[in-house]
Amino acid sequence: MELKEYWSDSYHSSDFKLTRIGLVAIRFRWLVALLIIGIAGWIAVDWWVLDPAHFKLIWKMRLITGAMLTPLLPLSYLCKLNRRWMIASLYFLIGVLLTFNLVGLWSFRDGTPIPIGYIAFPYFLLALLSVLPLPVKSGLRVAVVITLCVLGTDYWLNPDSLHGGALLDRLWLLICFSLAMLWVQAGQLRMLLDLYRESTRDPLTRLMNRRLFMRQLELQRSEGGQRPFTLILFDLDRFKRINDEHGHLMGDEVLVRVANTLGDIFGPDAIVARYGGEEFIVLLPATSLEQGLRQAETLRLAVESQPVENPLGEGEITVTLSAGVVEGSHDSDLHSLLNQADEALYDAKRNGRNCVQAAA
Ligand SMILES: Nc1nc2c(ncn2[C@@H]2O[C@H](COP(=O)(O)OP(=O)(O)OP(=O)(O)O)[C@@H](O)[C@H]2O)c(=O)[nH]1
Repeated sequence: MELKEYWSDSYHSSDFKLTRIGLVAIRFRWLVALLIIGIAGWIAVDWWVLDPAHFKLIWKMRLITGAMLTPLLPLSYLCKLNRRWMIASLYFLIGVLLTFNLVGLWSFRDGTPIPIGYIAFPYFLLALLSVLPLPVKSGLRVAVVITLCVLGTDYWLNPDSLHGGALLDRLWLLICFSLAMLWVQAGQLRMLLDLYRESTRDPLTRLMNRRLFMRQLELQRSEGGQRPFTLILFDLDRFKRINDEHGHLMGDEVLVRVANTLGDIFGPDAIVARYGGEEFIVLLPATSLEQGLRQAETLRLAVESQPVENPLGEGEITVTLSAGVVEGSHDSDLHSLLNQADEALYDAKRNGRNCVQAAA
């Protein structure tokens, strides 16, 4: 995982963004549910420890806070589809909780000793938010907002409480908890990204696997607009013979070399995947059938012209491929599109292999 991927989600793929927001939404929902139960349930403790004057205000405040957080539960199902909703919900949660804390502290301005829970609440909040796998940039924003709100509250309630050492002391503690939160969040982000990559990448070629490709294809169809797109499905010729005559190690080497050639030939917009054993597939957005056929031919020539060396040093072999090309649009049925590409590939094999065939 690269450093910039820890920093911001703008460096993540759109599919991983969706996966991460889905997980954040689930954890957020649990967090809200536990906070509602905890905040309302704490009324029993307050009844035991607080004097009646304070209790009279605080139990109502607890119920109001619980009621304000409740809409976040159904909203969290929408959040998993929309990053902005997720951010708005998170800041709403922080705002409601810090307001609850402020009212609690304000009620003790008469000099009554403040229960430790009210003083520790912002630190508790920072600790709770570490369950969300946020990139450092987002976590930092949350930490700065909480720190400023806490210092602002302290200053508003008692300006003298932030003089000299007291301010440093408070700030130091807030920074320590914020750093711990960022550390845990970044660790979770890393774990999630590693798991995501393991489950969506082919371990041999590091290309995306069929599962992720199908999601990308669906996305292209639904969000790619009116312009056509092209699919190139190709299969290495007589690959079984390569395995049988030169060994599986050589077969693997051929697959890796072809995957590298794919990276060289197709631009960053192309979506390239290992579709099956020795089958690969390329999705070319905003590309007509004619352009797709030309690119498939370029690939065929490139693969044919680059012999693959045996990793055991036993000479080199020439590899060829056959390809089926099909054009799709926003109203295509993906299943039949893939079938058409497969039939075109089959025709290319029947026509003698080492050629490109357009779908009928
Ligand atoms: N080395 C290696 N071989 C694989 C891998 N995945 C699939 N294969 C082999 O790929 C071969 C595919 O053979 P076939 O489907 O008969 O096709 P082919 O020999 O390429 O023949 P045509 O497609 O008709 O040109 C099988 O022998 C599989 O064992 C892999 O990851 N590594």
